[in-house]
Amino acid sequence: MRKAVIIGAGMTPVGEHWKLGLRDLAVEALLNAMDDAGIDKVDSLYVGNMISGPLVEQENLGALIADWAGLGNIPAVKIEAACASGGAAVQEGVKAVLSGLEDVVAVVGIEKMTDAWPSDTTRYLGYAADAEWELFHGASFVALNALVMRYYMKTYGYTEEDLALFAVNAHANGAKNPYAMFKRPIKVETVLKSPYIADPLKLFDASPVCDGAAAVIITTPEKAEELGVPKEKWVEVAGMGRAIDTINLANREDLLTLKAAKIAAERAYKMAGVEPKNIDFFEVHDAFTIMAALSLEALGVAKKGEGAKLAKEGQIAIDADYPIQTMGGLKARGHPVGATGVYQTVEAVLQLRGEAPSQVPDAEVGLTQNIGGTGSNITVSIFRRV
Ligand SMILES: CC(=O)SCCNC(=O)CCNC(=O)[C@H](O)C(C)(C)COP(=O)(O)OP(=O)(O)OC[C@H]1O[C@@H](n2cnc3c(N)ncnc32)[C@H](O)[C@@H]1OP(=O)(O)O
Repeated sequence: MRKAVIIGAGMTPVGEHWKLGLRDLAVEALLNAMDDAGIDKVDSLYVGNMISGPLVEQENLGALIADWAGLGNIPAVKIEAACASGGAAVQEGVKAVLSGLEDVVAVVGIEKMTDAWPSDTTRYLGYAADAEWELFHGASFVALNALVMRYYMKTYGYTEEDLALFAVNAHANGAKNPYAMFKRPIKVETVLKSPYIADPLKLFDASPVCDGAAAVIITTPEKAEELGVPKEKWVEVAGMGRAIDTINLANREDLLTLKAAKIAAERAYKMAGVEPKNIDFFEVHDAFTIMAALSLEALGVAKKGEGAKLAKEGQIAIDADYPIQTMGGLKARGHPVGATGVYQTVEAVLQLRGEAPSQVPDAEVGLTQNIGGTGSNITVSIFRRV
């Protein structure tokens, strides 16, 4: 089988962009990534996006972005997998390269969330849950995650304070990231004193609504060589996996296991030939603090019920055994939903090149995990320094 390497990465700052529309953000990130790779054309474009239709009344993003970036008559499509759209788009781009059908592929993740009324945004995000069983009954994503958080705390005896540690860690790393939405460290008290959105989930347990775009360029080592991209820029896509679970929480086998993440991770570990102990950093999908705890368990980093214990023991910081959310995570960097998986990939590239603002010393292997829905559609990818 061919190998895939990422040779370029780019992004925009995450935040509320008053002056830049969806196309501006996407094109900026894409051209940054192409510039980073030193190329001016690609064979195809994959766009990770979740809800541009309802949020900004724009679909057909493949054509829109390829056209505005001046890429000519290339094939270009949007990939949608709820909040895992970015991770799925990266994996589709990698598959195109591995298949031999395309040699140089661009992937951009984009979401422009702040142009809609906040109540509408909450409703549109809920499209990724089960519309008839959950959304129509008023269950937003915050509410669904609050249910899981309550059950986790009750089952394993954790407190709100314990889960707050994930937000504190994310903000500590986000404070160093010039592209993060929230660049300030916080304390456990900040989380505990923040208002309840859906008890026991508080404002600081949640990722924010925001805008942003990120992009990567994928090719083969042979083509990278031919294009003259310096080897220091290459990052190998070592493994990937993807799986789904029941769309609604009521039908889950076990509310406290992210089964799709477990299956996706097993596939990715097998393909890369690594185990959790070989991974130097983890970009997990902390859309809510509870998801960080469950993700660490599903990825095999912590035993079942011990994800939050890892945070309590101080093992998730940059200089600890299992650094997570090195770029601030979804909590502090921000979660422009369809772009998040690509932002995670960009962070993996920066870490493995040794260029990250919160650098894990001598990082050689990194993992990204991107969750769609309440765990119904999950991607896991593993990247390795060349
Ligand atoms: C699989 C998945 O990924 S599902 C996840 C999909 N994403 C979501 O569900 C988004 C979840 N988050 C939200 O819905 C919203 O951010 C909420 C409900 C938590 C807060 O929204 P609002 O109450 O409208 O906040 P609003 O935008 O008015 O901001 C109020 C203040 O809080 C701050 N703020 C907003 N969100 C956050 C946050 N998550 N963390 C910290 N501060 C925040 C704002 O900066 C603002 O601060 P300021 O007054 O100093 O300027």
